[in-house]
Amino acid sequence: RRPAPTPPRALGMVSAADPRAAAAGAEILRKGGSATDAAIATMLVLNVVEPQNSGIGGGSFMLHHDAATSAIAGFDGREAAPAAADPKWFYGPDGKPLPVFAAIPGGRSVGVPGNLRMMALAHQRYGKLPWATLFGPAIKLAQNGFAITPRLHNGLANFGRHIDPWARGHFLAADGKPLPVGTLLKSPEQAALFAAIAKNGPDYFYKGAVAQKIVAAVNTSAQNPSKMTLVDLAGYRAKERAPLCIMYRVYKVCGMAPPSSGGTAVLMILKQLERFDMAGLGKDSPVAWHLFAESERLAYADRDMYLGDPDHVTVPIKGLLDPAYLASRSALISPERSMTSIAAGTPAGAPPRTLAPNADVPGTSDLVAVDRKGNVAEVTTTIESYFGSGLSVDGVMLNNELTDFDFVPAKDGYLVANRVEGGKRPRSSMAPTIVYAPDGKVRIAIGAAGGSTIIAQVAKALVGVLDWKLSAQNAIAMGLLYAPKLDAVAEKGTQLEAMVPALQALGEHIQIAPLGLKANAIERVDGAWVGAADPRSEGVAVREDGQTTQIIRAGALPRPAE
Ligand SMILES: N[C@@H](CCC(=O)N[C@@H](CS)C(=O)NCC(=O)O)C(=O)O
Repeated sequence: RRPAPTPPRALGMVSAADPRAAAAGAEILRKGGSATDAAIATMLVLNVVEPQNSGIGGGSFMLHHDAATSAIAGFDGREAAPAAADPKWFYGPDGKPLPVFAAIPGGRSVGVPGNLRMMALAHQRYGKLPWATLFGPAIKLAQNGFAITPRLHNGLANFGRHIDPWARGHFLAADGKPLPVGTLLKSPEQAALFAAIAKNGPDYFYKGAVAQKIVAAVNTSAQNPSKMTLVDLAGYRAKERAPLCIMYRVYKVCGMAPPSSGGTAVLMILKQLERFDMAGLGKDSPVAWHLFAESERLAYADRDMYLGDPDHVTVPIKGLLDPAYLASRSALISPERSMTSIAAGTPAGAPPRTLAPNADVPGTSDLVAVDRKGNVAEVTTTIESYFGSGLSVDGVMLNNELTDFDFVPAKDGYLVANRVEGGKRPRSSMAPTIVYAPDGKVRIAIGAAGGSTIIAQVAKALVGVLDWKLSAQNAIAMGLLYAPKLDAVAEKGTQLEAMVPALQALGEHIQIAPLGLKANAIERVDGAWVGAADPRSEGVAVREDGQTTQIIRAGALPRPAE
């Protein structure tokens, strides 16, 4: 007798920012792959079809829930600064820090890529299928071609001016304009590189001819040449880092540890809100959104002060997540009136502030995969800006992650935690997050792209799901009030616009503007996995049997059928 077929509700699923990437993950699940296998295959396809946002020339963070043991693990594949980097890495010949836009193009911004080493480490721990199998869908798409989406096309038009000659020849038409939407683009160089890494493992990329090409590309770039060495590349290691978890009401919320600030800041925002009746206030309450904004401000202030690479600076994580400390921070929030100044607090274990030697003036993608066993892999991956540094090697864009460092090593006379140092990993906002229900099972896995808005996007969606009982889909779709500083941004075209006068009456300083948001999630509802993807994006969720979650697109510009 044949075994009974797996009921659809127990099938695995992948949510990603591109339908072809999610479908590739689903294909790997159908072949018997684990959530980790599916996540890796999805990342590789994103490198092909969404080359502007992520790839093996960049880095990532991954959280993994092991269904058999309930253990949660975190993997750090963040890029690292070359050993030669120093605190004045991003200073110009005039002795002043470069403006960020001037620091992005060329070699200096390129960190030693971390993605392949992260994938290999995660695969070694939680992979089931052979490494080479995971490259199949990406190689096929790169070889046979894939249709250029509006997002890739617009990305080239709006943020692609710095791409190198190879990338120009590849992505632009003879007239120098981006190839039209729908063009079938083939990437034979990338297909060949992926095939070689599939066969030989990550060393093919980190050692030998490819490593030499990377070093040459970044060190001889006309703009901002770097000082990366073969030793920097060969010595790169992905790291396992214990995730950070707190209780938010009845839920256990787990996030990525430093060098990402994403987990810490999301957890702080939630915990500082816990004493307020967010559920009772509801999503249409201006007071609820004001409280959310205040909690954001406090968390962003602390992360700016304390978060950095824990292997280089002391990060007082225990102190920052201590419930008593967070209660003292929460006490600064008033439901009646917006705060008029924000300052970082002093958590236990905060390093003594170090007097600086001299006083100076001063493309991301998220995906989630779950498999039939209930394992969950939640990854955020990036090359930082659109098309990263603009430099490429063998058809792969190289990141500009090092511009995530603070350029000026001292502030108010003291050393800054996120200053540039040799071998250090720049602080990130990426926030892959897994939340557990009281029954100990995964309730939702979520993450987002969009630089420092990532923290606010994830916290907002979690308040939506956990307090306001929204579906993950509706919680992601809901407009965001983004408040990293005193000034807040209410997302244009959303429910928040109508709330602005009421928020102003609470003392909030608000601008209405579009925000480039892009979240993905999978949640568990009545024992079944339900996918969610950002209506602002091209993302979808695809179940193992091919069933695709229909996403109603916001502000829908006409797009091709997905
Ligand atoms: N490097 C940042 C993330 C960078 C990021 O999210 N970049 C934005 C663009 S500036 C992005 O790629 N968004 C994806 C999209 O718009 O599709 C971090 O580690 O926190």
